[in-house]
Amino acid sequence: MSSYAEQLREEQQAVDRAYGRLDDLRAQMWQRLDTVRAAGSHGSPTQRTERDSFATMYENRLTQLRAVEDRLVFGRLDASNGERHYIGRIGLSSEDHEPILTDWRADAARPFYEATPSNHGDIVMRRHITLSFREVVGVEDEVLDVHSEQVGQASSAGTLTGEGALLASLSTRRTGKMTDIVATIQAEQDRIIRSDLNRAIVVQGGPGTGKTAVALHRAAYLLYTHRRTLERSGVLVVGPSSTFLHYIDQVLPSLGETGVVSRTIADLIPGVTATAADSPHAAKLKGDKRMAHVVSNAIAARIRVPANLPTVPISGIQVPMLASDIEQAQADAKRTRQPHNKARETFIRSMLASMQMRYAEQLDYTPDQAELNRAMSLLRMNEKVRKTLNLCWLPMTGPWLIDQLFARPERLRSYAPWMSDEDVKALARPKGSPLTRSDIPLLDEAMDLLGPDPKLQARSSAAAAREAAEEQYAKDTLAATGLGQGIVTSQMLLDQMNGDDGELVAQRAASDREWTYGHIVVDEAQELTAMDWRMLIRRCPSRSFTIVGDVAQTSALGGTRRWEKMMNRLFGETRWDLNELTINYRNPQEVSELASRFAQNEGLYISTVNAVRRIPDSVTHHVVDDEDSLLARVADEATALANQFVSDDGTGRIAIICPQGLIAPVRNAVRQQLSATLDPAQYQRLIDQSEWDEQVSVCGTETVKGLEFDAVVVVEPGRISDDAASRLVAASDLYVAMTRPTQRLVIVRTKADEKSLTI
Ligand SMILES: Nc1ncnc2c1ncn2[C@@H]1O[C@H](COP(=O)(O)OP(=O)(O)OP(=O)(O)O)[C@@H](O)[C@H]1O
Repeated sequence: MSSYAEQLREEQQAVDRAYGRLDDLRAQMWQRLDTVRAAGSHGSPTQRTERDSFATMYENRLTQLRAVEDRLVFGRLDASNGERHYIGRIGLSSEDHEPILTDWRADAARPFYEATPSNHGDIVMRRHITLSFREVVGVEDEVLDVHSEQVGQASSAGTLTGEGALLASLSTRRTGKMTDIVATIQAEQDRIIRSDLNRAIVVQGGPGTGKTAVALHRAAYLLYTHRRTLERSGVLVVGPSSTFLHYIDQVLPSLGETGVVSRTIADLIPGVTATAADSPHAAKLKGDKRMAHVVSNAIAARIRVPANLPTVPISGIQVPMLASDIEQAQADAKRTRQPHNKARETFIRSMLASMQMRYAEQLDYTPDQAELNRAMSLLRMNEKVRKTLNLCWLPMTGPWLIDQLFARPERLRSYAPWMSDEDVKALARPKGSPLTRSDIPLLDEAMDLLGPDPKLQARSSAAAAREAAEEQYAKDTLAATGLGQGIVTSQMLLDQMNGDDGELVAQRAASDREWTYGHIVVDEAQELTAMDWRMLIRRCPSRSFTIVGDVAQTSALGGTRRWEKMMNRLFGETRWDLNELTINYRNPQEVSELASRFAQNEGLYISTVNAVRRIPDSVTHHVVDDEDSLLARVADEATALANQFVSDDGTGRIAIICPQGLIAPVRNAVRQQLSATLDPAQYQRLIDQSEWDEQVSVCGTETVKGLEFDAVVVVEPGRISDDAASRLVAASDLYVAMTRPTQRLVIVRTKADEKSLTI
């Protein structure tokens, strides 16, 4: 019987083989890259283009090979016939095509995540391998076939256990960056990750059930399985805040996927930034689906027949602008069903033709074409005609329209008859005000209905002409090199010339408002309003979505509290699936139970969750007399937690979550206490950390959504609740705050606060 040490040695050989192959592939790529680079700028343009395209390809492959270094191998599957498959981040095979490592996303790797003792096919044992750098430091076996001889072997080698790898990964210190869970994906998560590309998948789950993790692994899985489709169209990940996007930005690269665009709703339109915030009531109104009509009404109002129509002299003839001609030209333009600015071209053409006719019919002879053309250009250049045509059909840009919409309350009222006086008042603002997050979907709607800004359009036609010339050049290149025989298409070569691999597709997608993605992942999806959804559907007409969220954590008044209603409307009753995650991997059971009880008492619909770990004494309550003692107590607790969890190596995170009005005084008190107890260099290091990377963070509830910390202090929960827009939102906010810690939850409040809210 082999001992545990022998098992480690045996696995070390397999792991060395995989890393050895990885090193070889990297060296090979370097060599190829050096060879193409060494040729420099010599040779014909064709040769240079070809070299550039290969260099880009090698560089990207190298980036991918570098990204998978950490925990390259993490599992082994043993089949009943004695065959073994190692599971890892990417697939590797030897030079003579012998498999070394199976990609975790391949079908052959499925049993690693899904096999159970009652349903294991021909797999008898699953082994988890733990690495520290390239060294094997642990193995752990799960026997799936209890009758197989591996049971005896595993138990005598001391490798037989159940969930050690999972529990070990859950107890590690937080680093401020989410890590992948590829080694420990659980069966209920795996089923979601591998589900069909062509349907919308909604994943509902309580806090810490791995919704974000599942959504990101699904993106990686889809990119692997449908690489050809998705590499061209790209994948978009939408998250609630830039802090959150920062938190998750390492996950996909560590899975070997770098070409994914991640954005918040606020920065989804290239070149537009929303810097202001709306009141919760205003945000709810702006998210209402009826706002789509408000925007289209605002545009339609700029198509009209002015009361005073001029008559203009053209070569001595008085040419009238007739209401009936205007109506006819407007009808012609509307029939084209083109966006407003584009249809305007038809309107102008049709109107000028009518006026030309009004000119001709007053002559007592038949004018020749030259005269008609001259009359037409005089009409076109006439200032009065130009002004009146603009009044009849105004060219507009999206930002201008949105600015006008809220700067003219009386007009807004007429476009939105469903709004009350208070509603209109809540939305009114001075002309030139900065855009808010909730303006963005309205702006997108407007830009879509208006079509391109005529001035910008002229610039982009020049770019299109350039692109066409490049494509021709790529075709010529292929013809010249004879490369086209089924190996490289002209589009592929063009893509290489333009750098159209995943990463560069992502850059292009991110800078193009009209880009349509092959798949969209939406996290914290419960916060999205009907108008937000319209904006996303526009970007993915195939409606291939992964939507994850928790309807008990909804803060936005216009967000979702029931998936059915919103999803049926978006996808149709039969085109989306609801999946539920039920195991809480983040919180200790004591924290999870306290938060769930509170949420239930407050009337939130919460998913049933079971926490995987118990940590006795993970929850503590402290009640103090007044605000002075509150600050002192919070500072003491925060300092004690910082000493326990925060390390100089950058690991360990704690959050002190406060009502808005207490953020500044609490931050001061905590900093004073930290500076008094830590050594100066240590203190300075913490103070210098950027906002999204702070190891000790003092903040409100809105910034912690989706994040996690080793320990959390919740300060004056009753007052946090008072800050919220409604009782239900207050409960959701506190539920979010209480469910952020992986190890400890401390609640500090005054006696008065305790009376106002029961936890
Ligand atoms: N199978 C797993 N193996 C290891 N860790 C896991 C697994 N599933 C989830 N986790 C960990 O649990 C924590 C919570 O996961 P995640 O943030 O995805 O949850 P969530 O459902 O999105 O939570 P919330 O709704 O609170 O934002 C993360 O640290 C994640 O890495």
